[in-house]
Amino acid sequence: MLKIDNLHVEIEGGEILKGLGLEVGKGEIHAIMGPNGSGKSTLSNVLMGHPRYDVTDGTIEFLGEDVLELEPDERARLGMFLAFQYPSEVPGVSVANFLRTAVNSVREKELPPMEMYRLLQDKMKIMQMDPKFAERYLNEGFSGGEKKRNEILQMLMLEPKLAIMDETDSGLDIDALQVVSKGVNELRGPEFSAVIITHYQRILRYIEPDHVHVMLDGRIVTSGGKDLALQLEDKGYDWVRQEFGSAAQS
Ligand SMILES: Nc1ncnc2c1ncn2[C@@H]1O[C@H](COP(=O)(O)OP(=O)(O)OP(=O)(O)O)[C@@H](O)[C@H]1O
Repeated sequence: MLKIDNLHVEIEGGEILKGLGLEVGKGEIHAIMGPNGSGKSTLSNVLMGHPRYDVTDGTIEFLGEDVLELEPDERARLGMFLAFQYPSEVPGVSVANFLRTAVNSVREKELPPMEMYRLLQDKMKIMQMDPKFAERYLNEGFSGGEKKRNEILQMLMLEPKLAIMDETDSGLDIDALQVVSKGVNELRGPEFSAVIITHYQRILRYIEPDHVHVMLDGRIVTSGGKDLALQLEDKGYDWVRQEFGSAAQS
């Protein structure tokens, strides 16, 4: 489904990703962990086509298409979705209006208003959100947890084939973490893959990953199963640096 090979990315002349490789199969959930500054957010931003980054080498394929040749909206129409680490506020645009536009922009034919309404009610129920929430302006005055819930609501509405979740779990209380995880698990199935970027093992207790990768200095240096996340939580990153630090720099 997603194939990244030898990805090199620069920002303002400094190289951040230094030959990153990653393959995500259909229906798989991958977690990426790694110390601050290792390049995790850079990876998610590049996947969605953020214009600030220069891809200097390597390839990204999604469903056989060359992602680097596609504009962000074309990537979204192909089924890629990014949950942002810091969602922005959009005063004057209600959640319902935003979602209607987002859903229609990835569909060939507009969804009739009644169906859109039902879909929204349905998904808000899954996310345990008050229906009144849909009338509020996007992210304006939302608490951290509400923003994250809203992102997952958006994901449920769009039904992407691949979700990239950048620290969706940060700042969530236990209840919100469970609701957000429930939303992701709702989509889980043979047609849905996800890349979950996280600092903590706790979200992976609710969304069980098939693969866990460790990123260090712009590369994935080691991969394993869910036990790897437990090991990282237990031992930190020093052992990764000792074992793989030189590989990351070579
Ligand atoms: N606009 C920028 N200008 C210069 N350096 C940048 C810019 N954006 C990111 N970087 C640098 O790129 C490196 C990787 O940043 P990135 O946010 O991808 O890491 P991360 O692994 O997501 O970190 P964290 O876990 O702290 O969120 C950092 O050293 C950061 O300072």
